[in-house]
Amino acid sequence: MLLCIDCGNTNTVFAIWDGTEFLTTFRTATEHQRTADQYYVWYNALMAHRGLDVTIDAVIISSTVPRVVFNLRVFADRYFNTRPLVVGREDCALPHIPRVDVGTQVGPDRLVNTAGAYDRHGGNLIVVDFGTATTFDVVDDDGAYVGGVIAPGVNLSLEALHQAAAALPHVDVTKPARVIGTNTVACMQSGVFWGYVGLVRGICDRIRAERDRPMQIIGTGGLAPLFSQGDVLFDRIEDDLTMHGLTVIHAYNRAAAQAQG
Ligand SMILES: Nc1ncnc2c1ncn2[C@@H]1O[C@H](COP(=O)(O)OP(=O)(O)O)[C@@H](O)[C@H]1O
Ligand SMILES: CC(C)(COP(=O)(O)O)[C@@H](O)C(=O)NCCC(=O)O
Ligand SMILES: [K+]
Repeated sequence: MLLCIDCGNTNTVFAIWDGTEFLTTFRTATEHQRTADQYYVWYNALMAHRGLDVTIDAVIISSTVPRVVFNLRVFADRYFNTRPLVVGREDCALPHIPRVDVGTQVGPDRLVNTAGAYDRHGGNLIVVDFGTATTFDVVDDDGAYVGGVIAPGVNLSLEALHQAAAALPHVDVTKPARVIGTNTVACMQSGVFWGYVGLVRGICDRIRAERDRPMQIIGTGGLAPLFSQGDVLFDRIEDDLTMHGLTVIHAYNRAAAQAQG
């Protein structure tokens, strides 16, 4: 079975793919100090708790945090006796080569989202991913990533307000009942929630205008459903898009290796 690992700047998600469906998903905070042995203890405990006993024979990793990759490679090697595919590295082929400025290191999460979204929906897409940063990935009609937008993440924006202003508390993002807040927390939540709805809508409208063609908008990341309560922002919301993209890239590399003999 395939172990898919998606490391974001905030959270790391493991998911086990049996070739047809994901059997289980685990989530932990991303910490570069975590060793291969620590990953294994955590992994094993959750597998036992969920009553799963599977043989992992392949691992694929996408990481927006380069420092965590070393320990994850050791983890794959030591406990599953397998050399992981790492998205963004030269030995990991992509179904479509990104068309960006020379020297640009596109975030692996964006390459993976592109591959996953194109596999499901074909081309001309905008993938909006609510992570630590909010990313907009533009997928061309042939499936290539052709650029996008990086905006500060929702929680990052709220945290920045709290850090920079002595009188502003830490608040969680939620949809406020009204735009006009009548207390500090409601004002902050309104600014971030409605500000974000406007940001997503405005950026997608401008991308569509710049491309001058119809484009489907796919939302992903834990906060996508929250923002679509404020306005119709997405044609679809797909929580498993990044994991799906990892399975697509893994299958593509396996097919390429088999073709080479
Ligand atoms: N369903 C959710 N509800 C509220 N906050 C969420 C949800 N999912 C993720 N978050 C928060 O959104 C931020 C980004 O999380 P995540 O998507 O895991 O980012 P990354 O992929 O960059 O690690 C984090 O602060 C996380 O706690
Ligand atoms: C923009 C990102 C920080 C988003 O990461 P995430 O929110 O998933 O942790 C990541 O995709 C990244 O580091 N990108 C490199 C620059 C680029 O994609 O152009
Ligand atoms: K992201």
